[in-house]
Amino acid sequence: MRFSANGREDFPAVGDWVSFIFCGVDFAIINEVLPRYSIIKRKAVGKNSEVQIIGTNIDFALIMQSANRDFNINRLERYLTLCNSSKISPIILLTKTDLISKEELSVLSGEIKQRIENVPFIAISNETESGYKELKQVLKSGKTYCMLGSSGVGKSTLLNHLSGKNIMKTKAISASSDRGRHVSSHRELTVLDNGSILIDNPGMREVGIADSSNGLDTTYDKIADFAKQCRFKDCNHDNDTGCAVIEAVENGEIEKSYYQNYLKLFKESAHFESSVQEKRKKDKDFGKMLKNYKKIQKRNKD
Ligand SMILES: Nc1nc2c(ncn2[C@@H]2O[C@H](COP(=O)(O)OP(=O)(O)OP(=O)(O)O)[C@@H](O)[C@H]2O)c(=O)[nH]1
Ligand SMILES: [Zn+2]
Repeated sequence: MRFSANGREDFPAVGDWVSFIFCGVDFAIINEVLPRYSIIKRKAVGKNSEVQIIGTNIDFALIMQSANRDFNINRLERYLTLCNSSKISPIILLTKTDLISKEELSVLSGEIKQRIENVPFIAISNETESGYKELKQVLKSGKTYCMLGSSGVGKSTLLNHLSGKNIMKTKAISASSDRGRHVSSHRELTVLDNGSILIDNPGMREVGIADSSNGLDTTYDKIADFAKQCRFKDCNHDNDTGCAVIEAVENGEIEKSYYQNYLKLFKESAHFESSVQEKRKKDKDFGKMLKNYKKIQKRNKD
């Protein structure tokens, strides 16, 4: 497998089913990764044309943001786009609701529901376990759920509570920064008593969009709808004439910040795709150069 792999994506990732041979008590060799029905990935941090697999064979993503300080609707749309590009159903979890007032909670919930329609949304607290009943009804036997979110939003605590075990160590958050120390640096897959499978992920600082044009159309379905009426088929909706999207923003049918976040993610996705193409071309050129070099070498020998 090592010799035939074309890149990181060909190696096993969390969520994979594999076949392997036992070679001893604590040694086995994986010789095949079975076909994946879904892959959730992001742009690899610091690398322009590479992706990092977050998990495979996932049915649902629990996108978690804490209600006190982490909450950010633009980032929520980033996560949604990652899910929508890989046909993973998103569920939004607003966590730590014990730290805000009822009024604040209803403002946040309203904001989310108004901007993101058609995505289930549950508000929970690991402290009081409010919202747990609703969440447990969502977790179905045989389905795989992957928790996504920044460090310190309560992923490991939730996993510990739902499994009734202390699987993931959590560490007290420093009061001054309100950030969870980076505790879960590895991924963990747990089968809950009801038969659902939960994957904990290390907190993410960057949620870079890779090749996600399909995902963007689902996340921003309102924009995709208006785009059908743009004068030009390849309209980029940034300053083109006859753009129905810009018109909708101007007359208030599309929220401005929604549109701006769309443009930002769209450009990111386009940039990723052009980096990939550039890299491919470079690799090809390099291949050609090698071939030439070998030819010359051979000629010199003859
Ligand atoms: N007040 C309050 N604190 C919580 C809640 N959930 C988790 N915490 C605390 O927040 C801190 C971070 O929680 P973790 O569960 O470790 O967060 P995480 O998302 O797993 O963080 P990483 O492992 O860094 O990705 C811990 O001190 C928890 O006790 C909650 O619902 N309310
Ligand atoms: Zn347009």
